[in-house]
Amino acid sequence: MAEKPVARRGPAVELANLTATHQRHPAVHHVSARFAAGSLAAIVGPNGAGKTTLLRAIAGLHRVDEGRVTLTGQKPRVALLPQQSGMDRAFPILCLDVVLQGMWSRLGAFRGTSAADRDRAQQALEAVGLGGFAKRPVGAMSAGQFQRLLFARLLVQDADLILLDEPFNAVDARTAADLLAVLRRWHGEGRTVLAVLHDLDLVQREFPDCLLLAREAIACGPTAEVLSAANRLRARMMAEAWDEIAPACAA
Ligand SMILES: Nc1ncnc2c1ncn2[C@@H]1O[C@H](COP(=O)(O)OP(=O)(O)OP(=O)(O)O)[C@@H](O)[C@H]1O
Repeated sequence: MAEKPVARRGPAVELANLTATHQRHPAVHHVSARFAAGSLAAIVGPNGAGKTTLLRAIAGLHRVDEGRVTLTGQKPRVALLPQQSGMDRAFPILCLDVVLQGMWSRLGAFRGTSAADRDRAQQALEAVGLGGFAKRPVGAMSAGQFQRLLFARLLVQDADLILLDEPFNAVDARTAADLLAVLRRWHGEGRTVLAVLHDLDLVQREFPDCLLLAREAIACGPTAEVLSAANRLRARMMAEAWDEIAPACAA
């Protein structure tokens, strides 16, 4: 994969023989793959293929049982957009405060926010088409608006590696196009962007690189090669044949 000649670079992501389990059953099994610095890459595969588990392992949020994840560069900042279905939107918090949360890891949780921080958060809201939403409680947003809000929070996180779990789920075509433009912008800035996706047409159109997963890595590299008919068939057959309750390293 060619690395992009831009000033700012996200890290390369290297997965070496990575195994991650849930209750001792492998969800990701001996996966080795590499994403170049500044990649815009999709992670695809059937339901239950281990995509979310892998993304969380890369983010350092899921324990790695075997093998390792290596991010190149000096302490790259990492941000994860989780799946919407895993989120509680009943929490009483205003949109601007959700965006400001994205700055906590850099500013420290106990430092008050400055006018400049709030301006930046407001600019991020405007960048995702939510300029008038600063004082709205998150419980009063549609699913698509909420996804835009989470993108605004990612914008202020200013991460080098951005991990997105099904970022266009439950959003309409207009919102998906707007959020895709944000991804393209991150890619143009040289950040590394990895997104779990199910829409293979979108992946083939917009994502130069791809990892096809079926618990194990079927293929990783240029999208057109990875998503060949033969690889897709292999992924489907592996997913169907997988023993859900196999112990780690039995397969
Ligand atoms: N919290 C959990 N406890 C036990 N098993 C889990 C848990 N989360 C996921 N799994 C199992 O791990 C495997 C991989 O799940 P994962 O969510 O990573 O797959 P996925 O590829 O993201 O699936 P989908 O496309 O359906 O979102 C599945 O067999 C799933 O049942």
